[in-house]
Amino acid sequence: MANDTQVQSSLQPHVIWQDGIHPEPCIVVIFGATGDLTRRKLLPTLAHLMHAHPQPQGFVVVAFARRPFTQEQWRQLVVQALAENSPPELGLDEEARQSFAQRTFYCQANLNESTGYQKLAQLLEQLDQQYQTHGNRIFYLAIPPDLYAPVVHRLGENGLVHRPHGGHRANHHGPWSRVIIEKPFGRDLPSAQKLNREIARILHEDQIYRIDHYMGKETVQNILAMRFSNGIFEPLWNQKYIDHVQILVAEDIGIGGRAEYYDEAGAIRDMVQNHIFQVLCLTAMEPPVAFEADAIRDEKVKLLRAIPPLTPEEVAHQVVRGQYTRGTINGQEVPGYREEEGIPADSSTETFVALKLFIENWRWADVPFYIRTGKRLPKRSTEVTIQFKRVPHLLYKPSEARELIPNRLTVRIQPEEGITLKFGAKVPGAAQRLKSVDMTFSYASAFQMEPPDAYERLIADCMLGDSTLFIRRDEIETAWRIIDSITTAWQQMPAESVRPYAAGTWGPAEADELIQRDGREWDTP
Ligand SMILES: NC(=O)C1=CN([C@@H]2O[C@H](COP(=O)(O)OP(=O)(O)OC[C@H]3O[C@@H](n4cnc5c(N)ncnc54)[C@H](OP(=O)(O)O)[C@@H]3O)[C@@H](O)[C@H]2O)C=CC1
Ligand SMILES: O=C1O[C@H](COP(=O)(O)O)[C@@H](O)[C@H](O)[C@H]1O
Repeated sequence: MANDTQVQSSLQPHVIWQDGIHPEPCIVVIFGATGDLTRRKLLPTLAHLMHAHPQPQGFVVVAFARRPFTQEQWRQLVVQALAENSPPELGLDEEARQSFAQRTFYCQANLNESTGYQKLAQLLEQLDQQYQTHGNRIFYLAIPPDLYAPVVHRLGENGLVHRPHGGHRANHHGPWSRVIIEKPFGRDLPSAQKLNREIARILHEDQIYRIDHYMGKETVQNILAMRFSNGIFEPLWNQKYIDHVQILVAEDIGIGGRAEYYDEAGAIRDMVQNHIFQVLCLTAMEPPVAFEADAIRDEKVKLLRAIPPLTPEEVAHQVVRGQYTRGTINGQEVPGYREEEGIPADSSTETFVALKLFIENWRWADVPFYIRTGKRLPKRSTEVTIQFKRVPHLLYKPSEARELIPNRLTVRIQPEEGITLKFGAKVPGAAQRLKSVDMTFSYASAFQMEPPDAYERLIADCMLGDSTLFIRRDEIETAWRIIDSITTAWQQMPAESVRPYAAGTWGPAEADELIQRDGREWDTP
């Protein structure tokens, strides 16, 4: 497809497809094509991937859902979804939107009925002929989670997924089939194990792409680049020099229209089990032997295994739960969680969690990792703070070093993506006065390039058969084992242990006490 549109941003477009890399043609089947995720994220991402694709016959999209749309109505919806949700910097003008829409095909059927899969199989065969997609398939499960296993089962039953030859390596010979599975992947260890077992009856692990969009964020991937491409950080990256680590994922938004899902999940399942643990893994894991899917994922699993499940006493002392009440954010009054549409008036679901955990290995012995996440906090900010220890002996008098804090490296994942190192400097003048100052790297000014959307990177990787940034079976199960130790302890605790906090504040006072008890402070942006 000709790249004939204007980029409407002062920043350069990023490179989506590396020179010389040619993804094999394929059909992307979206189950749940009329849903929120597809409209807001998947269609703009796929349209952009197609617009920039190195081959004119790159891929086609099949949209599967129950609603009785005609092909024409569906295509109009695609164009509308792109107009509403495609960021201007992607440069998708009306012509590009229309052109993408023409390569999408609507398949109306019910995922619970076999006839739907037969209808789909026929359509896929016909499109294979028409677009030379050679039987290659990506099935994207953007559907309610209770349908993940039944849909995979039906795909197998109806011969819609090819098992790779020789039992492994999904992309070695012949046509390939890959399945992208959205979150939530289970709600605890037993349900995640069951889901893994069920899908493993049909799919080899190499065909399963469990998505966590945080892994698609440039700034999250840059944690590895920063650690393992710079000689200066790694020697300091351990308990000898690091006092503690903080991970903050703050959101000013509430729960949007997802009351039913969120009230079941709460902040710990919605954010900690997946996104925050991924950030934690990249921050703390050992160097992998190669930049390869299994080498990286092996290290992530090893790291998670080194986090012991918390005892009920530890949960009582080291984990704070909060729920927002009515408050003000950016000058606007917002309702409390229990006043949100669809949330029971007596809900005790947490919208905030602060916790302390330890990684019991050689590198991190006795270094606390403090995690904090919540909805309706004062601002949106995701950061990792590496707090270094004090120098062993300070030459300066306390009065001279009043404005000095120990070195601190802050990795800003979003927004204002960048890295800041705080270090001590002498204030100019005759007096010996020290002050902490910032050395800052900003993505926007260093690269002057639009970062790719997380979904774009992940779907492109799936097309290329690269599962490095996707979550492996043992990784997800190990993460649930830690979370289960917390949620199980919560079941024995009174509802009042979920502490209220006013929307627009940084969570309940107990969260401050959690870190202050250790003589430390939150690094609040
Ligand atoms: N929305 C988001 O921001 C995010 C969503 N996710 C996950 O993505 C998945 C989808 O979420 P979301 O888009 O919000 O959900 P929606 O409820 O908006 O959409 C669900 C989709 O599934 C389809 N569907 C449901 N049942 C059937 C069926 N029996 N046969 C055929 N199609 C069916 C619906 O089609 P129709 O009703 O038209 O028949 C609809 O297209 C969920 O697992 C969610 O957890 C993950 C991260 C973020
Ligand atoms: O998966 C989810 O992530 C979003 C936050 O994503 P971000 O990229 O904006 O940081 C969160 O709002 C949502 O509750 C959760 O399900």
